[in-house]
Amino acid sequence: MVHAVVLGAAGGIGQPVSLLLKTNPLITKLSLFDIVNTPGVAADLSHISTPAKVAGYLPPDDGLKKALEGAEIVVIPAGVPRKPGMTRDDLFKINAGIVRDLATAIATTAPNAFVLVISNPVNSTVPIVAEVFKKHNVYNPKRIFGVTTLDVVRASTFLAEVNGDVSAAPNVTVPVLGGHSGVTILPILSQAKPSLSANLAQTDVEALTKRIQFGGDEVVKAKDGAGSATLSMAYAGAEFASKILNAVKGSGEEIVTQTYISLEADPEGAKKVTEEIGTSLEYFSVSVKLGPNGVEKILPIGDLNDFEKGLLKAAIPELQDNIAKGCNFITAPKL
Ligand SMILES: NC(=O)c1ccc[n+]([C@@H]2O[C@H](COP(=O)([O-])OP(=O)(O)OC[C@H]3O[C@@H](n4cnc5c(N)ncnc54)[C@H](O)[C@@H]3O)[C@@H](O)[C@H]2O)c1
Ligand SMILES: O=C(O)C[C@H](O)C(=O)O
Repeated sequence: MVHAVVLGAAGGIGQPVSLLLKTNPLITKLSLFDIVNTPGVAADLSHISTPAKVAGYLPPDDGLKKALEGAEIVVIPAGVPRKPGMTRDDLFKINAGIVRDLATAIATTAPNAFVLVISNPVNSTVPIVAEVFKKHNVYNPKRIFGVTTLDVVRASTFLAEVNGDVSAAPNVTVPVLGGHSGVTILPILSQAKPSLSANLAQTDVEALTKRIQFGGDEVVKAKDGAGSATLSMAYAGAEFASKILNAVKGSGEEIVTQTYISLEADPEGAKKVTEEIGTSLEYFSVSVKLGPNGVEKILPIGDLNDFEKGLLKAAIPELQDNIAKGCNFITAPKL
């Protein structure tokens, strides 16, 4: 019996991610909230013959609170997407306030829910959610996640393409660490499984790294003003939600993935990661072992080659700025 909620459920990501959650047999109740169109989306999905009972909510009559009552997992794709020429950080001015208000509603109505933040800029919106939860004294860093699964999905696909066998993509894994914007995205290709072919030239590794880091731009450009990745993001978001739900269920298998979290989620594991980064960062996308309470263990970064050490160094200043901007949005006194 799991109650899942999607906030921003009528949007480009919201609709397909709601569809995929509706097909997850572990979800028995699916509540959809948006500022528009959720009754229609909910009616449509409700005809699908899977267990989840679907309901749509709009802002009037306390719709947000009603959607969130009893929620165990909340997925947030609410907010504006990029247009060509914009950075994810350019979305901060609009999306920061949206995410703050939604986080406030979760903190007051469903404080124990797992919160999966998709809205950009993820490097800043996750700190916003965490600071709101701290303000309401309900903060649990093991249960707040920035969804960076799309970077992981892209890394598998693009590497399989480079290897000349796209059909192998489901069995190709590359840990992607750091953050979720351009140079903060750190694909660790030296840890790919199966390992990179020895025939792959360093220039090819660098081109592949760049393609993973800027995969979002590829879609923004192709959509030509009509938004950013929605369908691949919905797939990635549903995959991540399913990992959380399987970990909660305690399927017995070890569930390891990468996600952007507060390193406070596991102080012991964080010590090692901080040593490896060489600087103290409050938030970082790390490999985690998931368990019934969310983050069970933060895993070490592991060996990096010189090229990857350079990428890590280049990511730190932007990550620090993005994290500070998110935290300050909630904690800095307004004039
Ligand atoms: N984490 C990732 O990897 C990743 C990938 C793709 C997109 N994104 C981000 O996801 C966000 C959504 O993208 P999209 O393409 O679905 O955009 P969209 O414009 O198609 O949909 C956004 C939805 O949010 C709704 N919304 C706006 N304010 C709201 C509020 N206060 N409460 C509830 N709903 C509200 C809108 O009505 C709309 O339906 C963007 O910020 C985008 O950058 C993140
Ligand atoms: O690129 C974007 O703005 C959307 C998303 O973050 C992505 O990686 O596709």
